[in-house]
Amino acid sequence: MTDTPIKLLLVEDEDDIRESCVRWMERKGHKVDAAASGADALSLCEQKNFDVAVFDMNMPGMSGIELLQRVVQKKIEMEVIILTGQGTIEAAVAAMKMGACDFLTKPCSLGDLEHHCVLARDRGRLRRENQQLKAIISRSKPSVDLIGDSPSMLQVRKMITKVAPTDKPVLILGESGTGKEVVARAIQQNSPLADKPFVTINCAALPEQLVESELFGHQKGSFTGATADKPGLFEIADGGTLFIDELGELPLALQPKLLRVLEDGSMRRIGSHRERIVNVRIIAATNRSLADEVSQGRFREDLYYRINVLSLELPPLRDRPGDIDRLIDYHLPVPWHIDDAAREALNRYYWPGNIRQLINVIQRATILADGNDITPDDLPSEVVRVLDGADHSSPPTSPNATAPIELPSSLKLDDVAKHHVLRVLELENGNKAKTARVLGIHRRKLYRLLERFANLEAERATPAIES
Ligand SMILES: Nc1ncnc2c1ncn2[C@@H]1O[C@H](COP(=O)(O)OP(=O)(O)OP(=O)(O)O)[C@@H](O)[C@H]1O
Repeated sequence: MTDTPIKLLLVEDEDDIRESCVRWMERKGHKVDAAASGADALSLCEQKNFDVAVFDMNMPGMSGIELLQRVVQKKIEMEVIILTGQGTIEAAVAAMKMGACDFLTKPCSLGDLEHHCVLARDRGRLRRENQQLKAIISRSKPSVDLIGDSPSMLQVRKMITKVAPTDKPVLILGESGTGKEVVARAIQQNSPLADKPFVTINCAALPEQLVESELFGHQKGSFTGATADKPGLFEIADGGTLFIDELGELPLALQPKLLRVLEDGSMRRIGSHRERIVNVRIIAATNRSLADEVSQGRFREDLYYRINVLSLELPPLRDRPGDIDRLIDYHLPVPWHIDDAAREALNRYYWPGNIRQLINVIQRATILADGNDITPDDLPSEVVRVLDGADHSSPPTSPNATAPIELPSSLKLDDVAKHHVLRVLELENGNKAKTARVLGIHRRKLYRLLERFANLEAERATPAIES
């Protein structure tokens, strides 16, 4: 056998046929469970997941067709092959209309049976990959190059090449806006899972009740609003990488569930008894000190040790000499140009909000500049102040938070909101909890706003398809 073993369920009431099928398939290296009745098969399906199931059509009690009906009703995902006797072809065709993927007429050779199981497994894999790709496309952001060759970034690059090839979890630490997600993508791109799904979740951006359902999925009816079965991100990321951003915000009650997936890959959807095994590489990020969270009782110690196998700390932008110029050139859109004085101010500023703040300042300058030349007049006052000799190695002591900024009347409301939110974030040194307090909104709402602003940018950067 050249491929991964098939997780196979064989349902056949005739003992000798069933046993010889099991022996053959096991000899071929597959993982086989067998049941002599529909009822036994259903209870196995509740406990385990299978790639392929073979149902005999004629069984006493529950027939293969009835069993298929129950499997479809229960939304158990696997490929079903129906095994029929001669003269029951019409029933087999009906079974295919109900959702079976194939049928085989008895007598058939064991070699044939295996061949059909392999085809069914491959078809199921393609279907899942298709679902995963759709989910990824709908979530994907334009990819960003990892810019920066300062000594501290060279260390980060070295770590990326070391951790990428393993399948161990990675923990990325660093202040807000230092590029943790960009680094997570770089790890995935340099790993053997580069062409597999990369799925992301931001634990801080979702209401607490939704985090569990997003991560682990749910069964229809398991809570108000669960109107259909939904796979969680762990299932969508199966075979690939899951990036858990703001891990420090993961509710304490969910932490044992994450620990279990990390330990043996097992998980259950909300409201389901069925255990599923997933194979997902986890990359997590946080701007909090998880060790502090552990000592405050907000983060489980066992999970901390399990996730903190390989960790990587991103330097703040102020500690990356030379990178600011490279980042300006990378993020400044054509045809804008920046003059030397403005460049110097950007190089000397303290950047509490790191690269995200730098990008925002550049974008604001492109809106405010007369023509395509950016000068110090187009930069926020707290940035320009460094040109008057202020110390750039520490936060400004008295930022002029209330200085009014003239914004062009042509700005869209979304842009005005974005500038206000990002400005408060800058003035609060990138501290999102304080920013949310100043804005009078909940911290999760602030995360949602930041995500919306980022999506707006991405939409604007994507060329429209002309009809
Ligand atoms: N090395 C880099 N090169 C180019 N752009 C970068 C780099 N690092 C970060 N950026 C850009 O900076 C912004 C913030 O990056 P990212 O979201 O990865 O930061 P983060 O540390 O995950 O932030 P948070 O802690 O708030 O989630 C993004 O727009 C990203 O594209």
